[in-house]
Amino acid sequence: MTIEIRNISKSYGDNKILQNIDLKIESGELVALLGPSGSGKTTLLRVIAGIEQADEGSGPVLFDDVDVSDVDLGKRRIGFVFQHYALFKHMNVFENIAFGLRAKPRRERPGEAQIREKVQTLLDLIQLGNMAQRYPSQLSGGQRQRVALARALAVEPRVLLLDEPFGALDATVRRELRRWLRRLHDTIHVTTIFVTHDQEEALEVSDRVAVMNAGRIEQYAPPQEVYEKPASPFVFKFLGNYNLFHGRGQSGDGAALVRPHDIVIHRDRDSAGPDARLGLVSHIGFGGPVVKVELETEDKTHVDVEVTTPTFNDLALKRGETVWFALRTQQEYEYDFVI
Ligand SMILES: Nc1ncnc2c1ncn2[C@@H]1O[C@H](COP(=O)(O)OP(=O)(O)OP(=O)(O)O)[C@@H](O)[C@H]1O
Repeated sequence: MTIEIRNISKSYGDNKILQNIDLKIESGELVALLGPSGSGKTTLLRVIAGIEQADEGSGPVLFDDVDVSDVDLGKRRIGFVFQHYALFKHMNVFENIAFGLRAKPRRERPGEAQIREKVQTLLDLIQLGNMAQRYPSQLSGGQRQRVALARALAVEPRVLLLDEPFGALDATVRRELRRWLRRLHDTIHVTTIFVTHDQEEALEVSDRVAVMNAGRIEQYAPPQEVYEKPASPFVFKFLGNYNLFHGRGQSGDGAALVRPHDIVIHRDRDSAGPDARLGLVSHIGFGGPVVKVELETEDKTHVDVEVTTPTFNDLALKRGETVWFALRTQQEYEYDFVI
């Protein structure tokens, strides 16, 4: 199902939380709403769900081109998963997943055999086939979130809304679950909106990312485009570490933002190119496939550089040495815009 919202604004008192938001999500897409805390992600999700009413004068929320503004929440067929597990503690996994099916009006309620079959299929889908009889307290956080997802899917929602579903889990489990979610989505193709403040999570999981800042969408594009062609300094800065260089714009008074891995270190001036600058190696941080090298320029600016471990070994850098560095790519912006 497609979701389209047009010109949505939302205020609480004098606080404008969402400002004239337009967004179109294609059928079967997984879209991430990415932004810092307070940028309005959850509010936007709640407006789409119909839990929250947009301000007067806002445009419609359309599901498959039909205005759902006046459709009851219960009839919109939305599956929800929130950050904090909302499983029923006194029900086992099986009963939790079956809950929505059993709660249907008698006319629509499937028979007991059908419920069993459906729950089993969902248990297999979330790879917890052998845990049907366990209670939520006997599951890990990641397993509980998978059950919450299966419970949301049981009633065959037309849309899945996930609000920081992995937010309360540790980094390793989060990484595992986001890969799992991507595979699950590739299997079931239900139109999904995923709220997160984690850049890596948004880029890895989604088909398209809507980057939010102070109640507006700054960019809406596939992950690669958002990363490689950030529409604004905000997007560039939010998506990863960066260095800020002053006065390097073509007009002379610009600023350039450069990722640490887009800086190349050279031992000799000739190979470094005409724009290379000198830097003193002030710190070396090891760990994993990338080495973090901190340089200090003649004007005492710190420059963060990331090189792969093999490159680092080839360069054989030592703290206290002076090297040349050059920018591989840079994003130039008007100065006032960046600061
Ligand atoms: N019911 C409410 N009444 C007043 N202000 C609210 C209400 N709900 C949210 N806000 C405010 O709206 C702003 C956006 O909140 P929202 O939860 O949408 O942000 P978010 O991007 O999801 O942030 P987070 O990642 O921290 O959850 C915040 O400043 C918040 O304090």
